Amino acid sequence: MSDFSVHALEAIIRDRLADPDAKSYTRALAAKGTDKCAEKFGEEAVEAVIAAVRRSPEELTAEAADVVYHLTVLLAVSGLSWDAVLTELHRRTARSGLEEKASRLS
Ligand SMILES: N=c1c2ncn([C@@H]3O[C@H](COP(=O)(O)OP(=O)(O)OP(=O)(O)O)[C@@H](O)[C@H]3O)c2ncn1[C@@H]1O[C@H](COP(=O)(O)O)[C@@H](O)[C@H]1O
Repeated sequence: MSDFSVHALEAIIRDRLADPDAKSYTRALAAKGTDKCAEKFGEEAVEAVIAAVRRSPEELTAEAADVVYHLTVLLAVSGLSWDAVLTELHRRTARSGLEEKASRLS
């Protein structure tokens, strides 16, 4: 299992967004605004759909990584974080009575 996490990616993205001297795709994308970040996320999601329909595990892995990157940027420029998303997923798991099972399986 990889040691990398969405929290580590989010920390790098936030660091890039806060550094006015950073030569960074993330910074350039964020400067174009929330609508552009949302558009990029949508494009990458469609590319992931195409990869899945093609039954291409390599392409789907790459496109899924693009989706997660662009969602992380979109959350950041919208003043949200993965913590909020994971808290919501946790809440739903607890509501379905599967919290104990989830912690046993993870
Ligand atoms: N994980 C990613 C990542 N995934 C995808 N992308 C970029 O997302 C873009 C999407 O591809 P497109 O062909 O659609 O983009 P494009 O036509 O070049 O761009 P647009 O003009 O349409 O925005 C590519 O330029 C990719 O490099 C990423 N750019 C950065 N990261 C990570 O983000 C962090 C900060 O990176 P920098 O901002 O580059 O310093 C680092 O950890 C990077 O590894």
